[in-house]
Amino acid sequence: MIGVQHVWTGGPGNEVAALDVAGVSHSYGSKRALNNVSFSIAPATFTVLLGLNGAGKTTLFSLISHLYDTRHGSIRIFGHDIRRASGEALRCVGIVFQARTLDLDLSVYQNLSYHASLHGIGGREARQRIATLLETVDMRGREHDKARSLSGGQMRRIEIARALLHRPSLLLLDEATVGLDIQSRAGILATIRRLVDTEGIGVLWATHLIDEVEDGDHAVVLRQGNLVASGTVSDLIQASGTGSIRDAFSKLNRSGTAGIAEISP
Ligand SMILES: Nc1ncnc2c1ncn2[C@@H]1O[C@H](COP(=O)(O)OP(=O)(O)OP(=O)(O)O)[C@@H](O)[C@H]1O
Repeated sequence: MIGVQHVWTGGPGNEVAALDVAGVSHSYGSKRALNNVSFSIAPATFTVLLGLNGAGKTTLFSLISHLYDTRHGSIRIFGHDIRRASGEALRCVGIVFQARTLDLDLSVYQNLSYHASLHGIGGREARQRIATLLETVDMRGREHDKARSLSGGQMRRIEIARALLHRPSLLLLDEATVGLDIQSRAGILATIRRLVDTEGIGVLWATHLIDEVEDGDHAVVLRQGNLVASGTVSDLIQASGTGSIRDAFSKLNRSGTAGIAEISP
């Protein structure tokens, strides 16, 4: 573990953490995917969850989103325990999964309004939210397009709009830019960073792409299921004795630069 352990203990008003992961472990049979992982993230911050393939990022997302039961350790979202108060916890969070999940035979609007109704949002309220969110993700005017006709980047944008429909305070994105071209990646990342600044939404952005990290970000670094660093990016760089987050990440993974991707395939 690098010498920066960022444990967020509350802001000026002593607000509760957006996400608090405490002593979480998870195994698939005899395969340990997460090993006693603990970190917290503050509201309205952009936190990068960095890890190479197999580090445990998707497993952690599956636990936070309650797809898997948290048997070892605890996860709290704005103070709500994901096991004991899953409804309250999940109401605070929006999730964009790595795998594409739009219904390709439905229009953009139908995909969004169906999801709105699952959250009990209907009628004019749903129409207004959908219109606003399509603006937010730069997809205004595309409501009647079939999901099937959209590019990969455009589908991602609709998934982001969908994840925001119920106005969550925390947004989780699992490798949201995988497979997209450089321009689409940059655009989506800029949209998400804007949400932090303008809407005060906390973001946990899982990636293995080191060029998506900025100096002002917070970072949580996983390696083979273990938390190896957590803190601000500048603190991690300093504590690693290197000059960049790329070198710090390489050092944390003890594998040179091999495996650290800069550009999507
Ligand atoms: N359903 C499963 N059954 C068995 N092992 C699994 C399963 N899902 C994940 N694993 C293993 O758990 C470990 C963590 O996998 P996980 O998918 O969480 O990592 P990741 O950081 O999201 O990787 P990637 O970037 O490749 O998606 C890996 O060793 C993986 O092989």
